Amino acid sequence: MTTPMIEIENLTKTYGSFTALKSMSMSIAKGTVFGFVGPNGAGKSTTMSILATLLAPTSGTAKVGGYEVTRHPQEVRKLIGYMPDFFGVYDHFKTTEYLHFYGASYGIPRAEREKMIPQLLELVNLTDKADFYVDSLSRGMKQRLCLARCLVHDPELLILDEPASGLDPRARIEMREILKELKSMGKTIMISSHILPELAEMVDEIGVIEHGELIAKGKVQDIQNRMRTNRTLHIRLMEGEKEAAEFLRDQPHVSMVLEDEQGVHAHFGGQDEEQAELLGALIAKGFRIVSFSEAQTNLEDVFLEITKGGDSA
Ligand SMILES: Nc1ncnc2c1ncn2[C@@H]1O[C@H](COP(=O)(O)OP(=O)(O)OP(=O)(O)O)[C@@H](O)[C@H]1O
Repeated sequence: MTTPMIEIENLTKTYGSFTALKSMSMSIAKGTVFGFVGPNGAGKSTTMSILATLLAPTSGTAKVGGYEVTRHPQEVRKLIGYMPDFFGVYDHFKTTEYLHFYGASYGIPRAEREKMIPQLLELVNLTDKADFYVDSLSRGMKQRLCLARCLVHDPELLILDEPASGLDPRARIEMREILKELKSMGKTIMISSHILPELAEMVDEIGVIEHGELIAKGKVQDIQNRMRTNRTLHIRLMEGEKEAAEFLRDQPHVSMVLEDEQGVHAHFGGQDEEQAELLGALIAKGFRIVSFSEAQTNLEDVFLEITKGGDSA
């Protein structure tokens, strides 16, 4: 079995009497793009700072590439590129100088940096800003520069704490495109956000954290399926809508049945398996079904439902 990129076991972090992480365990396989989602104060930054070797856990273990973060911080730092949620850039540098500075601090020889920095700038769409002072860049450009900075030592794992926060929709899309490219380069990416839909289309897996506990983890679709306790079903029939509505009212997990010119609409609290059974029951009863569909659940709704809304702080 290959070593997971990230392995966290019973990780706990307390700040004074406040417990920010409560015995959290999870692992993330190499090559995965993992979305870490949770409301403000849930413990995302705390977890990421521990993984980035910047914060000591109170108890439990966190490993990156098989190295325990507290025992082998130097090895871990070689493997990761970390983008914190708040960062400063040295304004008196020009963009290229800034990346040289970071490259040099990782011991990368100048000749190598000369070759790599233009490639990095191209990746983050800052080629035309190579000779601009950092303080003249927009917020979105600074975020992208910070991402380039995380990449100077070609890390295997990127830990990105809300990289799209404060960006306008266009800048968010640009950031998403860059992350897709990094994914295609085979990087493992852990990216946090309190906005699930923003991550959903680019991540392989999500973990939902609330009050320092991981309350769900898996493929976006699976989490959606598991968490949807109230789907709305739309059923179109050749005829017999009224009878179908009556039949549905007596079925398990069905609440609130309405009929209109588009067909029958029913609230359904079961899972996929029970939904399949419901369709089977309708057909077995002789109803001629034209279509049986499920209203798209908004990811935002799913997130609010599983985290019950509100800050964890
Ligand atoms: N240095 C600290 N001292 C005391 N409490 C802290 C400290 N850092 C974080 N906390 C608390 O720990 C909890 C988790 O914070 P954390 O920053 O990890 O949350 P988060 O999920 O990253 O939130 P956000 O989405 O707002 O960035 C919060 O209640 C926060 O107030």
